[in-house]
Amino acid sequence: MSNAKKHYDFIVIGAGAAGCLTAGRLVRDHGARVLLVEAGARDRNPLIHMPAGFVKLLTNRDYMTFHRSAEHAHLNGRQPSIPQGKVLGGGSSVNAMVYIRGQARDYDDWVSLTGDESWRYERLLPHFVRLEGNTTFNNAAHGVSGPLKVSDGANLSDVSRAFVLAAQQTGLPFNADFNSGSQMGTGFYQTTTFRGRRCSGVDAFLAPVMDDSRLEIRTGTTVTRILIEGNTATGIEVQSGSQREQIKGGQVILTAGALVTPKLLMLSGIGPQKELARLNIPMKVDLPGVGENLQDHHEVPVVAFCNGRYGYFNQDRGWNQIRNGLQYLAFHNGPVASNAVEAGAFFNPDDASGAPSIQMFCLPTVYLDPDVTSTRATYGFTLNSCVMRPKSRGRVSLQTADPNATPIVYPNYLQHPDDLRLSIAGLRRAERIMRAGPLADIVERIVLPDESALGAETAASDEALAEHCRRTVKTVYHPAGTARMGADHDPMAVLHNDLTVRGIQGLRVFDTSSWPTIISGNTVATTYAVADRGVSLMMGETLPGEPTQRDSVAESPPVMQVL
Ligand SMILES: Cc1cc2nc3c(=O)[nH]c(=O)nc-3n(C[C@H](O)[C@H](O)[C@H](O)COP(=O)(O)OP(=O)(O)OC[C@H]3O[C@@H](n4cnc5c(N)ncnc54)[C@H](O)[C@@H]3O)c2cc1C
Repeated sequence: MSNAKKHYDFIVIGAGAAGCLTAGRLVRDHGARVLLVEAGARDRNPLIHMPAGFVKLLTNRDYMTFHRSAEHAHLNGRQPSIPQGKVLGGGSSVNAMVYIRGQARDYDDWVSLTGDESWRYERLLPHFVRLEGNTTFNNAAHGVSGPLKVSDGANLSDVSRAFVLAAQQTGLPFNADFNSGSQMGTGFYQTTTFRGRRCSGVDAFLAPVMDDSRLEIRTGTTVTRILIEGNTATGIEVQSGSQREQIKGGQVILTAGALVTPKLLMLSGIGPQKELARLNIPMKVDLPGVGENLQDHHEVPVVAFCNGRYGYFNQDRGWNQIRNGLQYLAFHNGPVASNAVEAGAFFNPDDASGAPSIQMFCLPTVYLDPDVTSTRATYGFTLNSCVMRPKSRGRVSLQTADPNATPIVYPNYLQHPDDLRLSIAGLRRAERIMRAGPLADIVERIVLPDESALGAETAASDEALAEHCRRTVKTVYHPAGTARMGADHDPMAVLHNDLTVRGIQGLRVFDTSSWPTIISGNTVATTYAVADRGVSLMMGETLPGEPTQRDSVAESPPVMQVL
């Protein structure tokens, strides 16, 4: 049937984390007719579903878009790349599955920036809880019956265990649950997995409605712009191969991720007037904030070689590969069930009892950006320190008006002196952990950065570590903030606080672009919570945690008693 004859209530652009939740909820809870358009392919590759498999996909152009950034003069001309998922499920199909919700103060910042109390953590908590199917924790902070499965790591390597023990020796308390309200300490990450398999946005939110005739999913189809008549979004233009086509629909929801959503807004005439004029794109609304405010978590590594066969080096080769593969097929555990980022820590180098400002990831392998080639492949591990609330701000702009061109991405890592200072503090903490038992027992030597710079606390060693940061800083794959919501008087706000686009009817943004600031920790849990709230607001649902009309009637005392 031709699409010209079909009617969709909603068109969702991009089947990533936010897109899957949005489309799934609209069909399941509202019986809506939804078209979900995804540039990437179906998620049929088995590597997507076995947790360790994503490591193999990170360099695969069939499943990832590599957003190579512009040259950064302050990073010695480096052009850090930000790879993003390009497949059904988007980031949720290729990510490391670490489940973290951030800190309550992150959302307090959102309230300050938007002037809207409903973005406070307490008000988002019911969304996190109702989406979650935790297999370990069952309390006020966690849900157990939601579709997004969250489990303890199915395999913990010797390196991860030694890391958590060593981190405690440096004074960090063991934290059994980083999402209970306090992140401080060290422990093992919970993951969006179930019985040794990834639980992506597709598994959690699309699978239950996959056979519903009201849902149409078009993969391998790239949205080139949003159609706007007057000041109303009326549909989209798409491209499959060399074919372009226009599709009309009731309302349009943008969930193409923080690097593409601003690009599509600009290609549709929504963005900074000067930028649109430069590319001869007819302007619909002048919104100077589109593409600005890019925030991304970044990390810097300390790498150690091991004095024995520790960690996951070589586990994907030869006999190891056969044994691990068979173990996984038979029992859904072993190294293939590992998400590769099993353990970590949260701490504040400026104030030991203050809110954590750094998240550390322990990787039981040597893992660096492709342009950092100063180590060889061997048994070893990497401690990455990530600044959780970076102060640097970057931007996304258009190279050309050609929708097939990737946007110019400028993450601007380490531009703010505080981000560099905290990154250096993270390196020093990583070294202390590597020198503490029992991790110290398996370290042959620290190979990156220079050991002497790590040990000394002098201006010269600070500069040596700063240089290491500039040379190795890499993305944690969490871009956000490029079409942010904000208060009415805020000229840089792109969205109203209900996630509708300013000046255009029938157009919303539910992905990480909408966040005013990035949250403290991995981003997918919050992506789902925000999109869930977006659907609730759009559909006029009673928001979870708030009284329904029926509840308030039931709660009022019976009339007879009052009389
Ligand atoms: C390698 C990697 C590791 C990560 N690890 C973790 C982790 O361990 N824990 C965690 O919490 N978070 C992690 N993240 C981040 C998390 O996955 C993202 O924050 C989340 O997926 C963002 O969701 P989104 O809906 O905003 O965008 P995405 O999930 O990126 O979805 C955007 C979708 O839109 C599609 N699209 C883009 N342009 C178009 C177009 N023009 N037309 C049609 N479709 C289009 C894309 O192909 C993609 O499928 C990781 C991300 C990556 C890439």
